[in-house]
Amino acid sequence: MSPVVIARDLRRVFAGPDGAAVTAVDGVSFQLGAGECLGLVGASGSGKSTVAALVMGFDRPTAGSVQVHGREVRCDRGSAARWHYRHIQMVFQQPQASFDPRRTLGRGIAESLMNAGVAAPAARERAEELLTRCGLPAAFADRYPHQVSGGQCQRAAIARALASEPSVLVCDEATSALDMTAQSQVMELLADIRGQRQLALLFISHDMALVQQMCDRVLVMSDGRIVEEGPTAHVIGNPQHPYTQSLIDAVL
Ligand SMILES: Nc1ncnc2c1ncn2[C@@H]1O[C@H](COP(=O)(O)OP(=O)(O)OP(=O)(O)O)[C@@H](O)[C@H]1O
Repeated sequence: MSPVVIARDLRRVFAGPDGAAVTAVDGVSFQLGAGECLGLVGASGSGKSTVAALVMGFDRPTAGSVQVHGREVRCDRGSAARWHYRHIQMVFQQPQASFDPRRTLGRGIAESLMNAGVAAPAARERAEELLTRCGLPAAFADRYPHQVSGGQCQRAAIARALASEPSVLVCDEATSALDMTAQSQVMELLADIRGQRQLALLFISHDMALVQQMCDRVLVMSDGRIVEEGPTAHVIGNPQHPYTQSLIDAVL
């Protein structure tokens, strides 16, 4: 299985509020294969979202590189960015905040298709299909983000992320703002999509129980570094690092 994402020796240093350097990510390397679900776990501030931003090309690494389908991710605009976002999409923690409150969900989804050159009527039709595929009635295309529940809005966000038929989906705490029922429905949806489309998932979470349910392999981050990695069952069954043990104790 050839990797769709290769991260090599990523490092990201920020200037902190007092001017001191903050090393958010330090020497992080991993590969993600087609159809694989890779968990990225760690406590708040361990560097997970920074890794996501580097993989998505929202931010530039201080050192190291990310490749998606063999092309180096550069934090830029234009045709390289269009190519990149056809292949990789992201689902965020707060679904309502990820949609423009003045636009309907259907318009939000259709817009990402229109940006890729699809004509408006076809984009609208496709938006309805995508909503249906994500378990929502097509009529939800006419609703605004505040007119749906958090779980429904997250399904719409997943529908939008799937519009370009990406091969990689980065989910950053995609279920942690949802209640238990909505959380399990969204997890089920992600698992279904992954099975249907050989979608690779980078599944970021602080919740080891969700990672156990969802991921083939897991990377454990602490203070910007990967402190443990391996097949999920193996890491959970035989944690080598005290930090991993504490994550497991907290939730399992
Ligand atoms: N733009 C920034 N400027 C300065 N420091 C930053 C910036 N972004 C992140 N950091 C710092 O980098 C470290 C890693 O942050 P990051 O958001 O990646 O962690 P995280 O594991 O995703 O946390 P959480 O689970 O709370 O989202 C933290 O110490 C954070 O304060």
